[in-house]
Amino acid sequence: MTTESIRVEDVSMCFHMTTEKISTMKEYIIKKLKGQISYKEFWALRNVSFSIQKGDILGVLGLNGAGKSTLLKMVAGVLKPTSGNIYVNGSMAPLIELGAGFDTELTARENIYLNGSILGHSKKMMKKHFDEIVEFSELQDFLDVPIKNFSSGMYARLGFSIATITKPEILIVDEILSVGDFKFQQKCESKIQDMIKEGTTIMLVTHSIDQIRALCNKAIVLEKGSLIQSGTVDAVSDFYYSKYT
Ligand SMILES: Nc1ncnc2c1ncn2[C@@H]1O[C@H](COP(=O)(O)OP(=O)(O)OP(=O)(O)O)[C@@H](O)[C@H]1O
Repeated sequence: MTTESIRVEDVSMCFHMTTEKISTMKEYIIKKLKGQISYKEFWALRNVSFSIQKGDILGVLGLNGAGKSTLLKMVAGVLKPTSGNIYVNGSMAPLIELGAGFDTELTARENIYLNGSILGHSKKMMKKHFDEIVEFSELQDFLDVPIKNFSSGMYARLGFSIATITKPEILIVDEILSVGDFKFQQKCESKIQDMIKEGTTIMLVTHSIDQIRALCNKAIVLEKGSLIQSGTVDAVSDFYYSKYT
């Protein structure tokens, strides 16, 4: 019997964007107080519905701005849908905006504990996994460097290494496989393959159809916020390839 891991039911997301250019915070506050800011609605997602069974690896395809990251953030609980419902059944590790909680003035060592606590882990737990995080990220020589001096790849390595210390039932992965150098990408991919073998359900956003074909069994396509195709990875990636190339 299959069990549902994630159900997205008629979900829409509306952002309110300012219609004029505001250059400074001061200008924003003055205009806001005077009621001079006008907003325009922008629907990043409209009436999206699908579900994923336990152990499914779902690839999310779509051109820039199609709504992929918005969808992942809603499933991860970072954004609340304007309408519709999302049901998640199982523990989840979101690999989105890696290192979003980092404090750039602090060292890598300090950020490991900081990020761990943001992810809900105790200091004891972080101590236990500290060496594993350092080893996987390969940042041994940079542990006591403030991370403002890190490259974006180093950021992502640290973020990925911290976020994957637990064995989640559901993994949400946004584009992270495209950051870092080729060797690190392969390490991340192999860690994800291990999780797949253990039955983890995965939702994955990447612009690489090859990666989607290699990792996923199912896929969906978003176009301008609407879900226009869903099904097996072969059928959906063929559709995507012929529509957009
Ligand atoms: N906080 C926000 N406020 C206003 N608009 C937003 C916000 N976040 C996203 N958007 C808009 O919603 C749309 C979808 O964005 P999203 O980042 O989900 O697209 P995407 O498919 O992940 O794109 P990409 O492939 O470029 O990463 C875009 O037009 C974007 O400008």
